Amino acid sequence: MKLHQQYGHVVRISPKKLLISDKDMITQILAKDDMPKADLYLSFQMDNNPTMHDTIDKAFHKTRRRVVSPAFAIRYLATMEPLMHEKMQIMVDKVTKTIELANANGTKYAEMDLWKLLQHLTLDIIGSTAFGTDFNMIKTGSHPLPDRINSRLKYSSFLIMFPMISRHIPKHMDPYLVSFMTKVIEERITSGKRRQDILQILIDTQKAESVEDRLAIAEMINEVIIYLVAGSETSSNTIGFTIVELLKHPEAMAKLRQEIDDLEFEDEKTLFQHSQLKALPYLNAVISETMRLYPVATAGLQRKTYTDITLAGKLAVPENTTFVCNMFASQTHPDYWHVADKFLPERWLDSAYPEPTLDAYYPFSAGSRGCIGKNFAYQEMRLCIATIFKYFDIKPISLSMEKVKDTRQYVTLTIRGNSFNVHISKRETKH
Ligand code: HEM
Repeated sequence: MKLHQQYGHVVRISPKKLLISDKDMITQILAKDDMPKADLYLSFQMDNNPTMHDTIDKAFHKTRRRVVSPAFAIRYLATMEPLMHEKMQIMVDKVTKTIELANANGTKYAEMDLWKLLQHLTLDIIGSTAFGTDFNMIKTGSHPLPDRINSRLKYSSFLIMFPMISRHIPKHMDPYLVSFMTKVIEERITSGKRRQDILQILIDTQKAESVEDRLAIAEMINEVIIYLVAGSETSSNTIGFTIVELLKHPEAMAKLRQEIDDLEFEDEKTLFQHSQLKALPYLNAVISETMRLYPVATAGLQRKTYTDITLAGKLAVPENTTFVCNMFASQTHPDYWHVADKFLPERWLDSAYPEPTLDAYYPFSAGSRGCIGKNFAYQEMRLCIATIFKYFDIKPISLSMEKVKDTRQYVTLTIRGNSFNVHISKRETKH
């Protein structure tokens, strides 16, 4: 942001690289021209096997995305809701027990690391919904598979920081991940048992008419690992930052709580159905505003032009230029946002004036490379936030609120130290 304040919306950060916060240019790069991803993404490829996320080949991407997209269709996601519910209930039970223990010791509030809890919840959800594996993170706090993937994530953030070096480092798939996932997939295929999850859609591609649509086991492994990486911390950190902002803004928290308290659980259920939550204006506004201030890809979205082009009718750019779309800068730029750095969920309500500048806002990116897990993430975030505020009362701890000011970008945006302690107690909940 400092560079943009000093030099404007376009900053030349190296001879062939532009950092951009201009909304029209970003919209052209990501959506209108739908430019290919930049070479940086090759650094993520293991054993030179591309996945949907790291390929820079548009034709390969188109086929892969078409083949896997049924797994992310809204109707299919709805059938995965019971799997999400199961993990949410485990989370509620675990937090309740911790609070009861504190109560037995004479304190109303328990102290909990909310950041870790949310990370464990989203890992348990993605393990179950992506390929039917129970990581049991909420109950046990650890499982070798996410632990190994976490090490790979740290390695990836190193690769992003040093692209020149990373190009020359051979990148191999972790043998533990390969053997674990091969076992899961082979067991599913040989047992013939079907399960309503993402892996099932990938396995079903083997029956596709066209040979290019059939995924080999190695390709399925690479894809599901990407979901695990792309689909856990992104959601958990966004939920975490939502709660941080609500703690900083008690008036917004009260409005959200009112909206949620106005809902009753259906029948004998103890959790909300997503159909009850998806159109709640304030819940959606709170999530949108959090993603505006804390976009997961704060390091920017990189695209490349292979031809000479003109950006937004005003900037001539030569071929082979890389663009870093600085979403954090465009989503918080005073040129595009009224009281730009203020957390103001009201700006997303229908009645808002001025209306939000949607072409400066791409928390899920846009175009053919936009997030395929967007609907999954919304379903998960709405269910989780509504569950937490229905069941629990959360109070800030001053030291944690200080710590939270120090955010870091590893692969996604997070809090330094990946931990955020809060005081938490149980509310009286009518079922
Ligand atoms: C709040 C939650 C999430 C946010 C803000 C988010 C954001 C993004 C962004 C910005 C991109 C573009 C990345 C780039 O260009 O390098 C992306 C891509 C992607 N996301 Fe998400 N994501 C979220 C959750 C998820 C979930 C839950 C899944 C899977 C279950 C997922 C799977 C993917 C995949 C596979 C891609 C690559 C798509 C492609 O290149 O075709 N994401 N996401």
